[in-house]
Amino acid sequence: MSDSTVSRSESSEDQDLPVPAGGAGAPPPEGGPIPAEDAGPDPLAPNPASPEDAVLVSTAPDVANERRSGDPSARSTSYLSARNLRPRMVRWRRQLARVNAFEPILRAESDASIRKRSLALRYRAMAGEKLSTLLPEGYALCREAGRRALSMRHYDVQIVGGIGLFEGHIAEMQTGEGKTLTATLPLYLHSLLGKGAHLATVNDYLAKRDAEWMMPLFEMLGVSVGIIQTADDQGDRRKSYGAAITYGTAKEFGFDFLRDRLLLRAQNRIQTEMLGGGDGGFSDSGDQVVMRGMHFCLVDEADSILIDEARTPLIIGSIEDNVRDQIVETYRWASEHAPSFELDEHFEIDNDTKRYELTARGRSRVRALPKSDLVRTMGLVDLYEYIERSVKVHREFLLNRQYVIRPSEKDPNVDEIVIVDEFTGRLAEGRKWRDGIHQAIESKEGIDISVPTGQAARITVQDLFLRYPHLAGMTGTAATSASEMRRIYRTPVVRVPTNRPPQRKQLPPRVFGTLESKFDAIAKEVAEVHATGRPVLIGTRSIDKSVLLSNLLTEMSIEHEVLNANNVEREAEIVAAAGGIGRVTVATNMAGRGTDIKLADEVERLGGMHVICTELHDAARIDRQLIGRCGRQGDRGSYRQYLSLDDDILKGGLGVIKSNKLKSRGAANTGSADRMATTFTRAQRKVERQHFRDRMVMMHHEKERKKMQREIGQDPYLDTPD
Ligand SMILES: Nc1ncnc2c1ncn2[C@@H]1O[C@H](COP(=O)(O)OP(=O)(O)OP(=O)(O)O)[C@@H](O)[C@H]1O
Repeated sequence: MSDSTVSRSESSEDQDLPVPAGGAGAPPPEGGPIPAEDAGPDPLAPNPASPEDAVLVSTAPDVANERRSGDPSARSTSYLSARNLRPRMVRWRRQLARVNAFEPILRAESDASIRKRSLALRYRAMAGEKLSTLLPEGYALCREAGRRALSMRHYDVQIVGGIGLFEGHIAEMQTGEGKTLTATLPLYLHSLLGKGAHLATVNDYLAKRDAEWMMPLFEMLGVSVGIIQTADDQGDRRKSYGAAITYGTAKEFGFDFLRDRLLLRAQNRIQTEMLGGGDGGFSDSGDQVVMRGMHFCLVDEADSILIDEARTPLIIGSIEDNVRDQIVETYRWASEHAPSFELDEHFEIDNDTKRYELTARGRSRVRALPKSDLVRTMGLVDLYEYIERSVKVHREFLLNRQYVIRPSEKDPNVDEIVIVDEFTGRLAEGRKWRDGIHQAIESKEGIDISVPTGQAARITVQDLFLRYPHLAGMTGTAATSASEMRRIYRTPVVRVPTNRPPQRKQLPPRVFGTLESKFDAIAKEVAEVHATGRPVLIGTRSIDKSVLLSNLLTEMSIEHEVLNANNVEREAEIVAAAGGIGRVTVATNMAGRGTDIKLADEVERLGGMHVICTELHDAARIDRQLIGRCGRQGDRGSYRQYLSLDDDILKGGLGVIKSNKLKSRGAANTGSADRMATTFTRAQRKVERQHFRDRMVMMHHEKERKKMQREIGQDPYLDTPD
């Protein structure tokens, strides 16, 4: 931004609203410098910044390691290089000084005047003034509104992070550093244009929580906020999209885009049929599009949404009644017979691709099985597939691990399968497994089979977000996905240092031969820490393991709470209490992103909260999120990782054979714990690489599919002919 743009703002219509005398480069009035060092004892903390580059740092040692380990996602430079970062930092520092210069002026003004300024900014934005010119005053207003309405004044590092977001970066901010508040800055600034600003997060709960939490700030600035929830009808959605700022999940934004697209095509058809007459035949009763374009999207937990969720496209189905009965009956037939198929004799599992394949004996067994007329009319190759899928589901998909059964929200007399999201530990409302897996599970559990339908419209997460002309993201942990995000979304990743030096301590990992011995040791550690009065949070990978640990603690008479997808109703209450003296909380990944555990005053003196990770997840990021529940905002805290040779990550990363070999050697003993822990980390990296490959394959297929659709003159997002 040039100095001339500042003087233009001084002479604009809002002359009654004072602006800082110094203009560009005015020194910060108060608040002191941005911390020069962000190094701490926590290995998860960002690498130390050199004093001259105090605001943001570029490359990180862990990225270098990933590159050495051959991680494809880390092949190119992941973070901005120092050469590219420096000019930005100069610019951002200058902007920060301008924001700071507004502060004493705004502090002296009334609430009404703050609102008036906000309105004036909106007029200027609508009149064509560049948002970058309005940024200093806009961010200063946001900061002042945060201070007054939420008692939270954006820290300097948050302002700088917000500037990076406005300029289309992914800001990597440590857990607990206040991404929710930082998001208000670019959302507010973009909202001034009146084209909508979206915040995409991972689940309904976070969308609602963050929107409601930040609402008083936006209200003070006269900015409306809408929230999209899965259960909302079209009318509600249209209203929420009509607000200046809309919070919702990436999935709902995607489905709304697709539904609108289908509707627009129908509208076009009607118009064509009416030979251009009328308004297209649309009534006010809900058959209008709900979105009003895509202008700016800020993606919260960017690596989860832009990377993990990008593995499966969003699909809207259409009904094909004629084959329904046949399909349902074949699912039932397959799940009735699947348990009688033996590994190696009837089927084999490819350890790399996780594919189940029938052997020659398995296929002849399928041919010999009794079949009803409807099943018999199904092609033989299809029948092989039905059995393979059903066998896989019987072996790998377990109740209370990957899914739960509960009464359907639409009809409480009917049960339904609800996926437990592996990454968030929450119920993934409305999501289904693809390729018939969901139906095979329904069939296994003997509940109504929701027949898969033909596809009507689809979009990949990548395509969805690339449609926004302005895209930015926030994440706690981009180290492993920075290069992928840059390559696919053209969004460079920058690190934002912590406001206060982190004090979280890592205790040496412990490795055990069996699951039982590991859980016994965990229970012992819980008892020891509990005796000191420090709160303990124990993270498990699945609901059944949280129950197992809970039983152990009950046997030891340790009072505790369990937080998993089965007791979401009490979530707020459990989280509110989890930081109290002597509290013990067992939680699935639900106690991950978005769980802000407030510590009781005395806890800090005792050493803060202790977190126990009972198992590695498929993505290291999820482990870091759990660890990030302690040591927030510079608080004290500690964590330890527990591992066992029974852990799923070994089977997933090393393959069943290798992991069994390791187990039979009984290599685990405390003396070699560090070395063993490295084996686990390596297995985790391998699983992450497999997921990376899956995403690349899917993206390639989608690209080809879209190309073909375009070649034959069809909408690439709609599957049925135009
Ligand atoms: N500028 C600020 N002033 C005072 N408190 C703040 C400020 N910024 C953040 N906080 C506090 O820090 C805590 C963490 O904020 P928030 O939940 O947004 O963090 P986060 O980065 O999203 O963490 P996570 O990734 O773990 O969910 C909250 O209790 C919030 O009130």
